[in-house]
Amino acid sequence: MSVARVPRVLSIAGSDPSGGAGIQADLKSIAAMGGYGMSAITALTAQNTRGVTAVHTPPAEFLVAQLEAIADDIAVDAVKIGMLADTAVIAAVREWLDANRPGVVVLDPVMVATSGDRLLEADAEDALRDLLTRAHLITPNLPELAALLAEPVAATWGEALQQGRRLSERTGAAVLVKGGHLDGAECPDALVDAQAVGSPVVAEIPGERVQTRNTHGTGCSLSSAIATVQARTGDWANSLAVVKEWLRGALEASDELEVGSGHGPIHHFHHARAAVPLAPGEFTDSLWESTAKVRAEIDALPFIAQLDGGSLPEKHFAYYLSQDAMYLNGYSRVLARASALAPSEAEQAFWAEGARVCLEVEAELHRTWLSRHAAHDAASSGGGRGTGGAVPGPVTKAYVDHLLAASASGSYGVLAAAALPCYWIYAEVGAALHARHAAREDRESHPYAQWIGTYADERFAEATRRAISFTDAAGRRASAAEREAMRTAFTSSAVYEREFFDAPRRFA
Ligand SMILES: Nc1ncnc2c1ncn2[C@@H]1O[C@H](COP(=O)(O)OP(=O)(O)O)[C@@H](O)[C@H]1O
Ligand SMILES: Cc1ncc(COP(=O)(O)O)c(N)n1
Repeated sequence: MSVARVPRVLSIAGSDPSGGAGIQADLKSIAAMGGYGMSAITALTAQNTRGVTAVHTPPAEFLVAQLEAIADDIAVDAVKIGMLADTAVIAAVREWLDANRPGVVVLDPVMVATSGDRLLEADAEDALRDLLTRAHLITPNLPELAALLAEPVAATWGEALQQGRRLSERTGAAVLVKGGHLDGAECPDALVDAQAVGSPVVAEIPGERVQTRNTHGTGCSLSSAIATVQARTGDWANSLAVVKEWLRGALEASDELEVGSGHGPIHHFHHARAAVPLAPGEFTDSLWESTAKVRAEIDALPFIAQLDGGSLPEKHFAYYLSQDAMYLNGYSRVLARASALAPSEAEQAFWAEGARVCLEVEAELHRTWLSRHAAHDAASSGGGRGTGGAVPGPVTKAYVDHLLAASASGSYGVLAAAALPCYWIYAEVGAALHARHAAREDRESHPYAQWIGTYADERFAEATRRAISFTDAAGRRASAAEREAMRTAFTSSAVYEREFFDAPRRFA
C-alpha cells in the first residue's frame, strides 16, 4: 500500500454545530494527526453537549454532488464514514465507494448519540449492515456492535471480543472493539480480524479510564484519526496505538475547554498547546500555579509562624538578617546581568534599578538591624566587606549559585524567571504577614513589629508587578524549550525561597 505524507482524508458524516462530534470533530482529528481534512456532509444536526434537538437530511443527490466535486479534482487517501441518517444516504455512499475504492475506509457505524438520540433511522440498519462489507475497519461501540449482530450488549470484555470476531467474519472487515462503554476502571480497545493468521485479536491495547464526563465525539475522533494515521503509516496496529495515546491526552485535557454543561468535547489539539500564542499573564500564572505546593510549605514553616507570633528566637532572626544581607549582594549582581541582557530600555532600567536598590537595602540592614544583633556578630567569622563579617550559609550559597548559573545561561528569559520568585514569593509572604500583624491588638509590643512594618512597601509591590510582567513577556516570546527552561529556573528558585526561610532553624 502506498503511504501519503500529508494524507488527504475525507469525512462523510453529519454536522455537529457545537463542534465536538461529527465532521467538526473529524476535521480537527485529521489535522491533529497531520492529515488534510475534507468533509462531505450527510446530514445537519442541531445539537450541543446536552443532546440533539433536530436533524435535517438534505436530498441524497446533494451528497452525491459533494462527493463528485471532491473526487473529480482531489486524490483521496482515506475515507472516514460517520452518521448516515437514512437509506438514501447509505445507497449514495455505497455507490461512491464502489466507483472510487479508496485505499483506506474506516466506518464508524453511528446509530445513537452519547446523549441517547437516534442518528440513523431504524429502517436503515439493514442497509448499514450491507455497507459494512465495503469498509477496511469498522469501529462500533459496544451497543452498536450488539445492534449490528442483533445480539444483547456484551457484559464483559471477553464477550465483546467474541462479538467483534463474529462481526468481522460476517463483513470481511477488521473490527475495532472499543471498551468505552464497559463498567470499571479499564478502557481497553482491540483490533479483531477474523481473517488474520493465528489469533483474530491482532492487537489489544489496555487503557485506564480517564475520569471525565467529556466524551462527546470520542468515537468520531478515534475513527477519523485512525484513518489518517493508517494512510500515513499503513499499519493498523501501530495506528491504533498512536491514536489511543493521543485520545487519552485529549480526554485528560478536556476540562480546559469549558464547552457546554453536558458531555463536553475532547481537546483535539492538547499536544500542540506549546505552539499556541499565550495570552498576557498566562505564562506567569502557570509558573505561579506550578509552585503552589512549595508556597503552601513556606506558609507552614515554623519561621513564618514564629515571626508572626513574635516567638522567633532572636538568634534565628539575626541569622536570617545576616544571610539576607549576603544574599542581596549576590542578587544585585544577578539583576545587573539581567539589565545587561534586557531586550528593551525599559527592562534594562528596571533591573538596573533593582540591582541598585538591593545594595541600598543591604547597607540599610547593616546600619540598622545587624548592628543591634550581638548574636550575629558572635556568629561571624571576620573578614568579608559588605557581609558584616559573617559567611554565607549553605542555602544562601546554593541559592546565589543557582541565580549565577541562570545568568551564565545567556537566556534573558531564564534569568528573569530565576530572579522572579525573590520578588513575587517574598512580596506575597510579606503581605500576608503584614495583614495579620495589622489586625493584632498587641502589635505595639510585638518584638518584630518594626521589621514586619517593612513588608508594606508599595514600591516593592509595584516592582514585583513589573518583574512579573517582563518575565511574562519573555515567556511569550520564548520557544517551547526555552519556556521549559524558564519554568525549571522559576520552580528551583521557589524551592530556594522555602529553604531560605527555613535556614535559621537548621543552621543558626
Ligand atoms: N473515559 C475514558 N477514558 C479513556 N478512554 C476512553 C474513555 N471513554 C472512551 N474512551 C475511548 O474512546 C474511544 C471511543 O470509545 P467508546 O466510548 O467505546 O465509543 P463511542 O464514542 O463511539 O461511544 C475508545 O478508544 C475508548 O477506549
Ligand atoms: C453529527 C454527529 N455524528 C456523530 C455523533 C456521535 O458522537 P459520539 O462520537 O459521541 O458517539 C454525533 N453526536 N453527532
